[in-house]
Amino acid sequence: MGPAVCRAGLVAALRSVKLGGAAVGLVITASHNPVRDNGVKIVDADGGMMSQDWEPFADALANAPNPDALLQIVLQFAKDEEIKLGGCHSAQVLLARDTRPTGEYLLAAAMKGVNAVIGAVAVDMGILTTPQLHWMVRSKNKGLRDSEMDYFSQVIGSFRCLLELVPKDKGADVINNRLIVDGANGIGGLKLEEMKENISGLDIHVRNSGRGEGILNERCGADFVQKEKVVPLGFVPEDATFRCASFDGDADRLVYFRIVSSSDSRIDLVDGDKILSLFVLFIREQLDIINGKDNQGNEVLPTRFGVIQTAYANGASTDYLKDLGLEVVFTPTGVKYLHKKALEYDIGIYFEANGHGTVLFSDHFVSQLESLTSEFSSKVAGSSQHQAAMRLLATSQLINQAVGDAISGMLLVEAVLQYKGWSFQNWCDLYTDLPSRQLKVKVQDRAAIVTTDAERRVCQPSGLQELIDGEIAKYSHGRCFVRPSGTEDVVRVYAEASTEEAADSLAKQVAQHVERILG
Ligand SMILES: CC(=O)N[C@H]1[C@@H](OP(=O)(O)O)O[C@H](CO)[C@@H](O)[C@@H]1O
Ligand SMILES: [Mg+2]
Repeated sequence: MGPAVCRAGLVAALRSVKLGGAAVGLVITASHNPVRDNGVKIVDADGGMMSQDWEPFADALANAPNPDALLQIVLQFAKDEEIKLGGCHSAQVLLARDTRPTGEYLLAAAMKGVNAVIGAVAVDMGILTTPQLHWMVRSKNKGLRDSEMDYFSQVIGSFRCLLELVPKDKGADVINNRLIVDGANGIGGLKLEEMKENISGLDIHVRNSGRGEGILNERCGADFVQKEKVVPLGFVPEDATFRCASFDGDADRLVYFRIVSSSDSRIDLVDGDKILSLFVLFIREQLDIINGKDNQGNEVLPTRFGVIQTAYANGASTDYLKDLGLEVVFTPTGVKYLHKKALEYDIGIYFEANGHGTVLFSDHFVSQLESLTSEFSSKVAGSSQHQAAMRLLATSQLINQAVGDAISGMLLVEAVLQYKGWSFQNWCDLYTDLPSRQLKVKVQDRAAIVTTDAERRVCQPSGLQELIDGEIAKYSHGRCFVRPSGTEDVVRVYAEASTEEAADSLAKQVAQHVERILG
């Protein structure tokens, strides 16, 4: 992996040169995957994932057969992109890694790649969560305070502000402030242990904190909890009935769960779909208060509100959101697609079922909100409209605007539950998920499957979609799709139906079609 990561460092440095020296980020992590793996993520100057326009160049560089070929690819690309080499432009790449044992060596390899570009400076930011590095790159390029301490104070301070804006009549229930967090034996657990003493209003207990003997992502963490739907390692019978959150290995995924009873391993899962629904309810309520929904007056804060899901969103969640009168937009799987679509709105909320997701507020909307809050403060200080505007502002400060962030997402969940005076059960009762099943099928060439309509239908190989439709027609509330994985050499099958048995059978039948046609 060393050479591949070194080349990624080269890409990141050239990206910074192309952007006139704006900071670019690079994280050494393999997210929710086993500890023996590792990987690299490039963070663009806006704090999001690297522009998709540069992916072909990155692919070509990663696959260059030898140094001469690599040099030719770089020189040709620099010419095409009008990137002036030779140090006439500065460049800076902020690097970070998670807790994997291979991280230190790979970060050094990445630095070599960065330093191969004359004028480029590599800055080692240390061991961070992936969202922290995204946040730092975005903050630095926006001229905001961008240190890790600034991250902590912004997140903790805005959470505290939201708690202070909880209406006094909301009686939080007894267990409300105890929260048990599965840190996946990763960086998220370590950072939360650092932060928790300063987080008022919550009694946080971290399991799999990363300080003990546990193995990263091993039968724990958000991906394990969301896919297997059983209690992660590290939890004890006394944790039953309490509200639990689970991070993945680089803390950019968040799900919640509750251990049903101390005597078995079943959990009640609250996945990304339900986190999205909670945030939608809260934000829409604040907008309704600000706009005086009851007095039919002109809206003081007209807002283009976008809700973005993928095909993996449970059908029940999409129906719930549509019943709220919201337009739900679908994109292919992958944060880069959802994030890009969410940027089209004043407020764009996106979550994948597996817990990747965040809430984006456009700069224009935040500036309007700041002016309105100041106007409310002078004219109707303390009014419900003023409080709602302050809640939205604090939310835009708390939720990571660069990428999904398990820590900031968890704190927004906690603030909203306290605002609504809801227990975990109230949240679970928002809607009932349709039973679902995910399978993986190993085939000769997963790329033979070409999908359309945000991966919900197959257009190649011909005949396969008709077979899938034929199986779906056998089940009530049946839905099923197949797609090639972007991170594993498999075809993924997703099925849902009105019963567990039906969902299992639908998934199995369709997987057999895939295996027979492509096996
Ligand atoms: C079903 C599933 O969980 N797919 C994940 C997985 O992508 P695949 O292309 O399905 O391998 O990894 C991606 C990166 O973490 C994440 O965005 C996506 O949601
Ligand atoms: Mg991750």
